[in-house]
Amino acid sequence: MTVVDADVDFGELDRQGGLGVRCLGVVHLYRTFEGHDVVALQGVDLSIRPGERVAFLGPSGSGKSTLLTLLGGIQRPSAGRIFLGDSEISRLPEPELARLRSRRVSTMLQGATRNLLPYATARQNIAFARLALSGAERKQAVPERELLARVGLASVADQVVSTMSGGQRQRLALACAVSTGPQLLLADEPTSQLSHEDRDAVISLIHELGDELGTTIVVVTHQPEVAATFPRTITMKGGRVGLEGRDGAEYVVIGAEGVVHLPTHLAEQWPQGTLVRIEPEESDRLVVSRSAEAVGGAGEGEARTE
Ligand SMILES: Nc1ncnc2c1ncn2[C@@H]1O[C@H](COP(=O)(O)OP(=O)(O)OP(=O)(O)O)[C@@H](O)[C@H]1O
Repeated sequence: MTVVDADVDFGELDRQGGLGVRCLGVVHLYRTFEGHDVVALQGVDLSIRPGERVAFLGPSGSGKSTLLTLLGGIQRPSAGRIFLGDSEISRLPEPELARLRSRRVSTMLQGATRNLLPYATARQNIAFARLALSGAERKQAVPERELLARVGLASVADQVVSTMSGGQRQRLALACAVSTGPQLLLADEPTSQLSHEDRDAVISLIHELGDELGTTIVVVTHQPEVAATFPRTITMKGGRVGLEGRDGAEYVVIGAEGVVHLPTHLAEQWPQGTLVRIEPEESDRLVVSRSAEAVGGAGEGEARTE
């Protein structure tokens, strides 16, 4: 099934463009039923500019979904600070946080049904997503049927969610998330259950939201084809920002207090505890040398950074 039925703009909602995001030393722990603590994030420092589009990548368990829910104000971090624009959401009182969540930030959780009312129709779900908008804002917003047509759901507008296919639910969840014209869209694997054709159309819709409203967009994905449409990628590794990609080139990020993750292939050769010396060579290069002891007295190994 093809998704694109018609070009649609996102209405006349009076928004101020995208929200910037800043994380300072964000740590998040989960307490399991057995009483153990699981460290999901261990010191995330990150800035995303207003209107920027970013894909979060990384292996399963690296903390992508946790970070997304913290940015969306769904969970509060165990430690550290998170700013959306000028608001420090990690300290915002609950009523203000709820207002921010319902009007300025849309979070699409992993698994479409977690974002939808299963016994309501597609149109009712969109109306529900817009409940926090003012009457005037609702009038200005793109009509429900038009938005549903945009994600290929015009024919099931009055169908109950529980009778829809996985792909239809996924597209409806996206329609609900964009229906309020958010300043920040956070989407956890929005294309995971879609055909290639539908995946491409859904990603186009997400980028159109950015083009038309200047929305800041953060998408978690395991799909390289989806990541390739984003000018910036952030690869999470062990609860921290590991690598950053800009326009296809990958960079290791220097974290707080000068901490640097080695690229995976080097980390295997240079294991934890290896003694190294780091020295500047010219203004934009560092030379990392293994100690003679670390290479068994066979001379010094070397890695260069530029
Ligand atoms: N509710 C929870 N209770 C306990 N531990 C949790 C909970 N949610 C996540 N975790 C743990 O936190 C860590 C980070 O999980 P998270 O889901 O954020 O990673 P992820 O990179 O999004 O993984 P995936 O790609 O599989 O979704 C993992 O070790 C995970 O097992």
